[in-house]
Amino acid sequence: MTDGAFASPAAVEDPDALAVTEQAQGDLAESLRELVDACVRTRVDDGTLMAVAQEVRTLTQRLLARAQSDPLGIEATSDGRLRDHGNPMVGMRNPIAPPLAVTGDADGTMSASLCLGAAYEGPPGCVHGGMVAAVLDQVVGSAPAMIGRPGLTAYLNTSYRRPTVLGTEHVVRGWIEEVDGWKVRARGDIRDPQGRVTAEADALFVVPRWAREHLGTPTGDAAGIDPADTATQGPATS
Ligand SMILES: CCCCC/C=C\C/C=C\C/C=C\C/C=C\CCCC(=O)SCCNC(=O)CCNC(=O)[C@H](O)C(C)(C)COP(=O)(O)OP(=O)(O)OC[C@H]1O[C@@H](n2cnc3c(N)ncnc32)[C@H](O)[C@@H]1OP(=O)(O)O
Repeated sequence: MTDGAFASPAAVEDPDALAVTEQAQGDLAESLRELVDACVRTRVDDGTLMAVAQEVRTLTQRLLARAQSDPLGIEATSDGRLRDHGNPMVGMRNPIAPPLAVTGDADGTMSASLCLGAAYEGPPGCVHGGMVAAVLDQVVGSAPAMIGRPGLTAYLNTSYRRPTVLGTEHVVRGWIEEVDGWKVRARGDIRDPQGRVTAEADALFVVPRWAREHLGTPTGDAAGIDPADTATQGPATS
């Protein structure tokens, strides 16, 4: 199993020290996820709300004492892989990311479990449709990345079949339908605990021209998957 992250071209200077930092960064983000959830659901009195807001602003200033002005982009992590820690779906450092833990099977099918809380509500009790599409974008888009073609989404056609219910464990999957050079058509779905599809997507990912020379010949990456083996196979049945 792999998450399909690319190997870093440069060695990480001190992986052990970086692992400690990553642990602290991840823990901070996790504590903020809890704060966001509490912020949405709390029913404490006005005075407490005002006091907490003041405390949170003080904490924000502590973090901004040393902060970069640019977004994070892609960084090498302690395991020697490139990851986007600011990503709002999978970013370990991003409190608005669930975060999704996407893994790939030997056949190139990507999957993640999904259970979202009150901060992601759209229709009462259900996940917001924009969030559903974003989750599919990420999981389906990781299938092309897995075969060495980390493309940008050219289109993502999402069909909502049933409400995706908050607080319920769903399975998200993505797989490749067709590879055409630097263009990859991929599909995916979200299923509820009964195995019913709540949403599905058909998408095209294109490695932009400016990125092609950096990526070299498009060949399989982490899992050594040959695109010819994954195209039009569909997902593994489980
Ligand atoms: C880029 C990566 C760099 C390295 C990254 C390294 C590590 C990353 C690691 C892991 C990544 C892991 C997972 C990814 C997971 C999730 C994905 C989330 C992705 C996003 O959240 S992403 C944000 C939203 N996304 C955009 O922001 C795209 C804006 N857009 C553009 O940037 C350009 O528009 C682009 C790049 C799409 C193409 O531009 P371009 O200049 O490179 O190439 P061009 O226009 O010539 O198109 C080439 C061929 O694609 C066909 N084509 C293009 N668009 C089409 C369409 N809509 N329908 C049908 N066919 C289409 C053409 O018809 C032509 O086909 P043909 O070659 O056959 O003539």
